[in-house]
Amino acid sequence: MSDLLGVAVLGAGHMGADHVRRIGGTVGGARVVAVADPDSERAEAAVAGRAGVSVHREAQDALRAPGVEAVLVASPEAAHEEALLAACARGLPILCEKPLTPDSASALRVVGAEARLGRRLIQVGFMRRYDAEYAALKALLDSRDLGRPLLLHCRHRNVSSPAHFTSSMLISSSVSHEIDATRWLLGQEITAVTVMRPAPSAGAPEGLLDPQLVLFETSGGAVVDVEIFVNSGFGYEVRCEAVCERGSAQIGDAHTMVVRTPGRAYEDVAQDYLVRFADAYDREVRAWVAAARRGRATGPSAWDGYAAAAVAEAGVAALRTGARVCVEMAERPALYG
Ligand SMILES: NC(=O)c1ccc[n+]([C@@H]2O[C@H](COP(=O)([O-])OP(=O)(O)OC[C@H]3O[C@@H](n4cnc5c(N)ncnc54)[C@H](O)[C@@H]3O)[C@@H](O)[C@H]2O)c1
Ligand SMILES: O[C@H]1[C@H](O)[C@@H](O)[C@H](O)[C@@H](O)[C@H]1O
Repeated sequence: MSDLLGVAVLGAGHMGADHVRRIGGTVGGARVVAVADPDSERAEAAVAGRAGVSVHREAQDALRAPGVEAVLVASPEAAHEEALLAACARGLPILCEKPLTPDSASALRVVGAEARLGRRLIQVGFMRRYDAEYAALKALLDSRDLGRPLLLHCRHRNVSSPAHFTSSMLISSSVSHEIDATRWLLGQEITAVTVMRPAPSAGAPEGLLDPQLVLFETSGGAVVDVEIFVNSGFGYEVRCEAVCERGSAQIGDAHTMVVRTPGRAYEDVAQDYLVRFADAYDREVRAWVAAARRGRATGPSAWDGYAAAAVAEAGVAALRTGARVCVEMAERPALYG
């Protein structure tokens, strides 16, 4: 390997372009050597001013480009499986934006491909695990200083949703973060999902069931409620309160400066994830680069990506039927402990 890990970035949209800026900027030890996007103007714009980066329309061409030693997948989720299987076949370490794939069957195919290799190559982009506040909450819950966690109250609000967003994607794309955070924070599996559908906001596109209230039951008997509201119109807000036997802990409020003026106090509200989770993305990509340079993968695994897809599928069924839906999971391959 050269001094700097050679990275191919697939997809040069919001996340892909942000990761391109990050690699070689706030994250050292790597450089972008290839970018693929069918929209070549986007790809060219993402790498403007950088020397030695090849630009491709096809992801497969970027994977074969000279100097590629690792892959960052930031294309739309429907394109993830093909990219993941191709990168696995080449033995390349991968950071794949969430969700791993759009459904549990395709996620399981990816898990199967990695398990057959017998070593982890894939890290899934559940960046909240790298957020300082989430990490502090995880450490507190693990310490059991407050006793056993009983409830998590989660709030997840976006200013607006992308045009292609469907009612199911509120769960499979947005709530996938809370699914992963719940499994990670509590160290428990989610066993059943129920979804309440309030009357949609007038601010949501016609036909979109927004907001939703998603309830998880877990293997350890905890209950988790998630408000997901992707057209709140006012801010990007992610909060989590853990209620335990001897106390509670809340994260997500301390992200901004509070200004006091005569008779009035106010604070800025982040408008998107790129601002709210900037540090988390930096730490996530740093951890990925460090592991990839050793030919390894750490952090959220393909199995975690599969588990999130299986829970999301139960959630989407619960959304459609109004029923409480149990989560069905395949057997976990030995590779994932
Ligand atoms: N971790 C987070 O907080 C976070 C935030 C936003 C998006 N995401 C995830 O990142 C991924 C990308 O989302 P986005 O918001 O950047 O989308 P986007 O629409 O802004 O960008 C996607 C880009 O991929 C390109 N593309 C389409 N098909 C492709 C293919 N086969 N190969 C390569 N590129 C292809 C598109 O032309 C587009 O430029 C999704 O999986 C999404 O869920 C994660
Ligand atoms: O793809 C995005 C991303 O995952 C954000 O972190 C989340 O807040 C949005 O709801 C989702 O659409």
